[in-house]
Amino acid sequence: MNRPSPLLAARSLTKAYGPTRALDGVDLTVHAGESVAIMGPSGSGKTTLMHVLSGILLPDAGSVLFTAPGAEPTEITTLNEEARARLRRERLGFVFQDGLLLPELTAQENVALPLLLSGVPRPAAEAHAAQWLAALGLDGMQTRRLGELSGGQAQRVAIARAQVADPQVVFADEPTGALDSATSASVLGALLDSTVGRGRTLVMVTHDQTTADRCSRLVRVQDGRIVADSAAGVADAAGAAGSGAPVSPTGSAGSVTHWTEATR
Ligand SMILES: Nc1ncnc2c1ncn2[C@@H]1O[C@H](COP(=O)(O)OP(=O)(O)OP(=O)(O)O)[C@@H](O)[C@H]1O
Repeated sequence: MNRPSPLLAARSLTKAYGPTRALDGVDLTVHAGESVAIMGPSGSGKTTLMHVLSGILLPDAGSVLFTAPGAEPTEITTLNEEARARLRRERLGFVFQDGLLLPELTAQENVALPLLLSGVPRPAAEAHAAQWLAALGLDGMQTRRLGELSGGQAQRVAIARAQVADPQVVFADEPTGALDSATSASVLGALLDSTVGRGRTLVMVTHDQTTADRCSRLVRVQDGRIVADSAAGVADAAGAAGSGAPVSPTGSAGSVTHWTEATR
């Protein structure tokens, strides 16, 4: 049986900042439904890798093929800045450590923003944003601004914003790094449920082993290279051969209907 093409296939990525080789020959294949934790020492190249995978940064050399289910493959590294920005807005989601919510906008306006930027009429965008806020446990908080939300609530708003355009993959950089451990665990649960829990994909940089342990796959980066991959011989071999063992999504199956309804 043929396995679907990998969602992301990065090959021979290199990226240098002056004398610093931030990426030094990285190959990484990510399949739909995976939750991939990227770990490694400070300065090892984790964020650079995530930025190159998502088209925020162009590598010096190498390729990143993005193949959404049912769509033609897109070689991200050949797209111009405008096309990469559109790809990020319409097909990818992002959650950063400090949320990066716009403080002058309400929670609902923050979540609706990606849809408004893509031309969705305001009433539809705001209704959809409200559904996502409710699904993330923030019902009743639509009109709150950043200063009126706890750190965990703000990250849930950021997760809702990342999901609102229904991206195939969400990239998260230390999404719970600024939260205490109990809040971190529940926000991470929401992130996993809303991505892999409904068949989407999560690629997450983290320094926290407990966080990484909840992902289906762990990739370790050191000195700009992948030095360990818990899916080695599975995902990458499958990527090369076009078939292989499926990678089980994490996320609770019981929440799939919940999320599906939230995004309808
Ligand atoms: N814009 C830049 N200009 C110069 N050097 C950079 C730049 N961005 C990253 N670097 C360097 O590239 C290397 C990899 O950086 P990167 O941010 O990818 O590492 P990281 O593993 O995410 O680190 P951390 O865990 O501390 O966030 C580091 O040595 C860093 O100093």
